[in-house]
Amino acid sequence: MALEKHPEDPTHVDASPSSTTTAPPLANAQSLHTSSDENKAAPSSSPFSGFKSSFGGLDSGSGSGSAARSSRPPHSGGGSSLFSGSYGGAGSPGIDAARQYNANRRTSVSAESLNPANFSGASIEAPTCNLTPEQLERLNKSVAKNFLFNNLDEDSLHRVLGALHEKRVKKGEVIIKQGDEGDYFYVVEKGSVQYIVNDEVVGKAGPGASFGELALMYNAPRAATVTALEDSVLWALDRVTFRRILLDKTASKRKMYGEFLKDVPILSTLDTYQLSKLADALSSETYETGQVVIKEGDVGDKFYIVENGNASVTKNGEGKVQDLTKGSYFGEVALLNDLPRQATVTAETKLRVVCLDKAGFQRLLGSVVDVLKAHDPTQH
Ligand SMILES: Nc1ncnc2c1ncn2[C@@H]1O[C@@H]2COP(=O)(O)O[C@H]2[C@H]1O
Repeated sequence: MALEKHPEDPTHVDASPSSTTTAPPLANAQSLHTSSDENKAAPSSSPFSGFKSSFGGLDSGSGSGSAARSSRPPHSGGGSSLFSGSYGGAGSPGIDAARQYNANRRTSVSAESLNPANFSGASIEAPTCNLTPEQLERLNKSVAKNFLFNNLDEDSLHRVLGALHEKRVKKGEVIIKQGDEGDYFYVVEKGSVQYIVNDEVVGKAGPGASFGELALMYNAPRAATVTALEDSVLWALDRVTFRRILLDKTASKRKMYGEFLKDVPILSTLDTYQLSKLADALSSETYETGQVVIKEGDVGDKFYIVENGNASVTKNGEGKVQDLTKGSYFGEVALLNDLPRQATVTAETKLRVVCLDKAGFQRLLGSVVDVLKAHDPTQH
């Protein structure tokens, strides 16, 4: 059964697309956009170059991350990443845009779940919410763990819960058709879907993944067709609620982290769409000079990339083993091997890092995890 389109026009909501969103990560974004402001938001390439991995890990060798990306053919190796034409740049339209997006797209779920302590049973059953207790329980166990719903204030969360509709789809059913107008944003509770752009399968996603945000964020036609790979349970959020509650946060995170992430060498196998999903799941932390970020022997639950500043890696009995600068990563060993932290990382200057929790690390980094494993210093 097709979902009805929401009667409200999204341009009437408080957040106007040109003021709150950046261009979508599409090579053919120009063809999709009417707002010149959105096109102006296309980032230029960053001069960041060189890469020092932590714990004696990977060294990118020649060139910057973006150079490596643009020389890599679509769908080569662990994933396609042609950044030269992305984010509304001058790339070729049509199938090239599709190829920019992903082989190996990974689903996206944060480890953090909705904290039930913040949402008493009574408040969850607010009058605006038409969900049954059974549906609420399922939501709390699954969909509410989606990073997009984390950190919502209580009121916003209730509005989202009140607006979510359960949608059951059969294997093979078309949930979204490329080129259509956007009506709903979806989160997968159970089952799996595949993404098809110009008749080419570009990715798959399972429980916890979300999709359908691009058309709602940018008032653009659907960028991909999404079909159910098996009988699946989805939750649909209408575009007005999406734009009112989730748009600002999603757009600002993608804008804030997009430029930085595309030049991080270790992420070079991720395509534009995967980087957007990664941005959704990141948070930033800052440390003063001398502060310890992770301590050898501690239990580790986060992966880090240096956004700004310098840090040192030290090991008991060995002293300093590594310097970390912008784009360096650390914290991967504990997540890869379920080991305690193998070294201490200390801020040498004021330090800003982006962090990804363990679930996000496993689900969103995909091909990157293989590279990290190959360079895991504890295995050499
Ligand atoms: N490679 C891709 N290109 C475009 N959209 C994709 C891709 N992979 C997944 N998608 C999702 O498919 C959705 C189709 O509808 P939207 O364009 O609204 O939002 C899109 C994304 O959420």
